[in-house]
Amino acid sequence: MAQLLTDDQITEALRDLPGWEARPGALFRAVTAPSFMAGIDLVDRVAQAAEQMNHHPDIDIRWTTISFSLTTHAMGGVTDNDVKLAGRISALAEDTPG
Ligand SMILES: C[C@H](O)[C@H](O)[C@H]1CNC2=NC(N)=NC(=O)C2=N1
Repeated sequence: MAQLLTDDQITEALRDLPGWEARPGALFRAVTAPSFMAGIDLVDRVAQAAEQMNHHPDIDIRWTTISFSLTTHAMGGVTDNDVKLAGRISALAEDTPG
């Protein structure tokens, strides 16, 4: 089981995760999609990646704003699994169709 990251480790990880921010016990990013359906497509692709990783985001969908909150529920905070998932989400967000 991945161990909880310290605040310094989280700060360091965020250097490579533009758009992401530390929230209490979580990593957070809001993505603006070009359309509602493009946002839903992003959610679908993130869901597939989460299943592959067996690590799942909390997702909030508000029209074209898709917000992702990442925490390791089993550990009650941020672990390396959240950092890895954040990187996958950022890569998928870059591919969001126009
Ligand atoms: C049994 C299953 O492997 C666990 O419940 C996984 C599923 N996805 C998960 N996702 C997240 N974000 N945190 C977890 O602790 C977690 N645990």
